[in-house]
Amino acid sequence: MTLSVTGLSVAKSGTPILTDVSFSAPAGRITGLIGPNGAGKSTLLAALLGLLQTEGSVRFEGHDLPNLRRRDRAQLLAFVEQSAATEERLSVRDVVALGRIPFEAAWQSEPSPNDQAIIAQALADTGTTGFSARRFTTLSGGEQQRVHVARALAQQPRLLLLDEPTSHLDIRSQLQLLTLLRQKAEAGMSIFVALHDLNLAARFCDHLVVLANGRTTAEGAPTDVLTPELLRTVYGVAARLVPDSANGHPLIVLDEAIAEDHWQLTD
Ligand SMILES: Nc1ncnc2c1ncn2[C@@H]1O[C@H](COP(=O)(O)OP(=O)(O)OP(=O)(O)O)[C@@H](O)[C@H]1O
Repeated sequence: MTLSVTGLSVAKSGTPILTDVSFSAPAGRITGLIGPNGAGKSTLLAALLGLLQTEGSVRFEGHDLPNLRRRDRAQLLAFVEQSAATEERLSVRDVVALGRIPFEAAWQSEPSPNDQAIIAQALADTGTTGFSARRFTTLSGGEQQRVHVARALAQQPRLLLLDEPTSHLDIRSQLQLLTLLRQKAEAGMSIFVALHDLNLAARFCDHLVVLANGRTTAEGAPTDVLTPELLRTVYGVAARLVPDSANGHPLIVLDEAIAEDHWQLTD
């Protein structure tokens, strides 16, 4: 197991957000983080990045992740945020080049030829080469999301964390992104991705971690984790799981929302 989280707890403004979260994400695989709105998925990703005060342990390939120096952590892992503000004047290529900063020498002002090749590959992988000279801020939401993935890939991370990377993508781009992530996993990258689309999670993830109310409630292969019982208790829906005749992956057919208080926020 490559990413190992044990007894992770986080509080914000005195309110517990994550409580005793424990799971393992296998090396060179895609692990999906699923759970309803407010379950704590983004908080968990921030905790893995060392951005929050935490209790518990987060280990990746023998490293104590939250306590690594920033530059060492950036050489090991990359993060694709749901949406990230970027400096107004930067071109798409400049944004992707940011992924090489953790590897640059202090005196380096331009990306090296090797860095240039890595940046070009990241642009090509994400289908963003065609607008690499454009200002980043002129791109559509889906285009910007692909560029953020390119920037993270340019970091050549051992561990790639993504928070809802398909939220702005059309269905073709969703398939292309998850296919790209599969290729990266097969090449040895460990991928931990928060997803809302459970059918995409069932099809592309090797392993799922389910968060509900800040706690891990299930973990395992998609076929074992995604059950009508889990969808009822965690998401408050009546649903059926139908095997996809093409590949056997479970497909979720939603019948109805059964938890009437689902939209009521609690204090
Ligand atoms: N400063 C804070 N004080 C109290 N509660 C907070 C604070 N910040 C976040 N929360 C709560 O923490 C919970 C977890 O938030 P988080 O953004 O991690 O959830 P999520 O699973 O990523 O949700 P979504 O699927 O909607 O993006 C939410 O209920 C949120 O309202």
